[in-house]
Amino acid sequence: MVDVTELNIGIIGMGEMGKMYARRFAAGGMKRIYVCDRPERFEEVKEEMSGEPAIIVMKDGHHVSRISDFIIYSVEAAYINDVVKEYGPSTKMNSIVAGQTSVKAPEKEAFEKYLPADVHIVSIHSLHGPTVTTEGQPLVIIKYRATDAQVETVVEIFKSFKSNYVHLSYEEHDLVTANTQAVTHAAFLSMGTAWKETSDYPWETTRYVGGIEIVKINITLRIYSNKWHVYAGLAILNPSAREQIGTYADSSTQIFKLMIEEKKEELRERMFAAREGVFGWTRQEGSEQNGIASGSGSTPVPADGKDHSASSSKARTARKPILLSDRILDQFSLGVKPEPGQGARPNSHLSLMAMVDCWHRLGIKPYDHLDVAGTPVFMLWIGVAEYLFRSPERLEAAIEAAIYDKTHRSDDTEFCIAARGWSQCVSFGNFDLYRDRFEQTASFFAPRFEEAAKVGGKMIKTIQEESKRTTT
Ligand SMILES: NC(=O)C1=CN([C@@H]2O[C@H](COP(=O)(O)OP(=O)(O)OC[C@H]3O[C@@H](n4cnc5c(N)ncnc54)[C@H](OP(=O)(O)O)[C@@H]3O)[C@@H](O)[C@H]2O)C=CC1
Ligand SMILES: O=C(O)C(=O)Cc1ccc(O)cc1
Repeated sequence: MVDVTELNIGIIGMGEMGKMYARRFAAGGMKRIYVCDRPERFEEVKEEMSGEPAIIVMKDGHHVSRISDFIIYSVEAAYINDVVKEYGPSTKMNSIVAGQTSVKAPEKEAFEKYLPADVHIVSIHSLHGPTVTTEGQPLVIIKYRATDAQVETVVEIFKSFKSNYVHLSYEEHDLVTANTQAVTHAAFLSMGTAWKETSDYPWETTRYVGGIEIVKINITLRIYSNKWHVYAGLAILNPSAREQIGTYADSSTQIFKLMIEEKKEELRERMFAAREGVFGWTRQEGSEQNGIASGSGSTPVPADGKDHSASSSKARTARKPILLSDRILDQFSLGVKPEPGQGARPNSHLSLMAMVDCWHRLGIKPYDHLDVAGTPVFMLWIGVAEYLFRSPERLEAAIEAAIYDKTHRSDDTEFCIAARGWSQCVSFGNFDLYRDRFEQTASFFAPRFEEAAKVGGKMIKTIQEESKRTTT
């Protein structure tokens, strides 16, 4: 095995992920990490990295490409074609090239088109944001134009990250991440837009905000505090994602119509069918008394007849439920929790009902993806969906609230409009429109980002630890 610390590592794109990677490689003992951003940012990046002797800032991607044995493109997905076109021909002979892009179809095409035939391709994708520790998080490794030994070299280069390596093909990657990320982000983006349109910070206008709400709010803020292009890229450029975001908007509006038409039995039927299809729990299973034993269940037939699961056997792990407890969720609630029967109003939870309904219609088995491509956001989202659906009593209370309690109707109306709006924006494929929608909402929440990041970090840690405890 080669001594990877002697290899020259290259990073093109010193944004949030590029910087995090460079520092992580340096901390892991890599001796030389050659990096660059756009040429006009040369001095700025040099200044920023001045205290890091192993990180050598270059003028541009030609300089990085010529000297590096392993090169990572860490730029916006929408620019990958242009950036590889420009620097790809300068790639050092026999080196290995990777991309960090969240959607792989455009990256694969650019590598095929512009990389010389004498370089190898082993791509990567860390399934977490730049502020989350790499330890224990999934790191996708894609063997494309490479030998097994070259894949092993890449794994060795990343050893110090202590991530969980997940080997997928380019195509499996895009299918899995559409299932896990794109539709999940659509839900949170829609919640954010709805709250912005009602001009409310929801956690400041109600006397008591429960654990599920806090998870929703916090993840929404986490997403809006990130770069808009990360979400635009993986939604707009991944064809499976577009379709799924459309299904989510359909589920939201169809459920909302059942609510306002007061079709309670139809809504119940639909929700319990989705519960059984997604979680595998029959109607008898899952009351707090009966308990829940396992997340595996019958495979539902997808609404569109397509198989949305990745074909890799690794994507089919049987997984137990996350089992968030009241004790865990209550740690994150705000205000004083009313005693039972003392004014705690159940929420209609339209966003969660629509999510489980959408997974059911698409035949997505979220647990199957959790170990493979479970980002922290996805894990929390399944966790709260499971919490609501696991107990028939809680689900019944949400259905009752959805049909008869008008308190949440105005929020739910805004939510439906937002979900449809995001879906249309993605289907138009318009990056400028996406940016506009994203940044308008982001600026509404910006004053609360710092505080949310603190609570969010703690929340992710606690819930991941709890999940590990209950599933091992
Ligand atoms: N943020 C996240 O949570 C995650 C992001 N990713 C993916 O990683 C990639 C990078 O994301 P992230 O770091 O967050 O985004 P950033 O916008 O922070 O970083 C991208 C950087 O690349 C620079 N860049 C653009 N063109 C060039 C060029 N020709 N030469 C050199 N540098 C260039 C950008 O400059 P400029 O701003 O001027 O365009 C920017 O500084 C994306 O593909 C994203 O999808 C993957 C996992 C998680
Ligand atoms: O966990 C999430 O879904 C995030 O929002 C962070 C994120 C964004 C983009 C990626 O490619 C991977 C992770």
